[in-house]
Amino acid sequence: MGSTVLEAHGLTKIFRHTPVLDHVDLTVEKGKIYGFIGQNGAGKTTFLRITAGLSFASKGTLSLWGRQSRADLQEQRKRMGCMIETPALYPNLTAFQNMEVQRLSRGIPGKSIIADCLRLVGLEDTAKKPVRNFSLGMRQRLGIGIALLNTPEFLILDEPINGLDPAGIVEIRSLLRHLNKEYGMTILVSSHILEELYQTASQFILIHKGRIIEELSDSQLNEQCKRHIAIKTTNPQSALLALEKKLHTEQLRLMPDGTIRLYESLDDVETVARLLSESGILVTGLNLSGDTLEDYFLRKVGKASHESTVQV
Ligand SMILES: Nc1ncnc2c1ncn2[C@@H]1O[C@H](COP(=O)(O)OP(=O)(O)OP(=O)(O)O)[C@@H](O)[C@H]1O
Repeated sequence: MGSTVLEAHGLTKIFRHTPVLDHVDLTVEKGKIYGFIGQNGAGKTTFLRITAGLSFASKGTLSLWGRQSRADLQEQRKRMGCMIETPALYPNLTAFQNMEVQRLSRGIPGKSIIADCLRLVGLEDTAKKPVRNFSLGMRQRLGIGIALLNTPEFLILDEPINGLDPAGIVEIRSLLRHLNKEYGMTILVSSHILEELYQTASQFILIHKGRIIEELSDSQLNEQCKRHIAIKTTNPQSALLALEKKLHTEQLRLMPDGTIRLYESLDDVETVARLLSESGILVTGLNLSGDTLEDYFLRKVGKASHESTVQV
């Protein structure tokens, strides 16, 4: 329990008789970076707004650090930093002044925190420029800097990478990794592109039409997307031994459904088929598999759409 930051059970939000969050069950553990991935309109912002106390659920429960009454949640939210949708900035004020306005309005003591936050997000040299001259990436970083003003333990960011150029994407990714590694900050960050958070998040939550369709770790995602030859035989154990011996490889895995995955010899499928046949093994299926990250996501989303259509 001590390591759980957020827990949602059956969280549902209904707008005009339509559920935009549909019985969401979700757990966020301390010290991890969660990528919250879903297409436009999937319900990401709605979930983050409820977490931040900017909106309320129609049904279900939310707890933060094990507390769930409305008053307790408000108290616990002081331990959170949030950037939801585009950060509200005053264009004619400098970065420093924008942060000062936010610091005062949130009653955060100590002006020195501003310089610390500007340094963290790499804006210390531009703190005196009016924000109207800032690039989108600089605005996003300033928004994150504002979210960091209360030195949060848990940071939630809604699409901080959206619309950034590749250099801007790299900056935000490395900032998130830094905050997580150096300060042990738990981060929940949304995106509509799985690839954007790859190598940044350690956990991925896929949401589609208000429902969580999958949760998986980075290594599970890698495993799913790694290119391999998928081999189906009537005798997987013998096939495994034969391949190991003849190909002199350990890059093999027997999956729970009995399929063998071979991560080598990808451009030589015919040789693999021949070796198995020479060993007297009956091959019932053999093909190259493995998705790109986006293919994987779209396949999951497509499957979820199909399943919800079938259920109706
Ligand atoms: N205040 C509201 N009134 C009615 N419908 C709303 C409201 N806010 C959100 N919605 C609807 O809820 C659904 C989920 O929206 P949400 O903004 O949470 O999705 P999202 O995953 O964050 O997508 P995006 O990246 O487009 O913001 C959408 O269909 C949206 O139109």
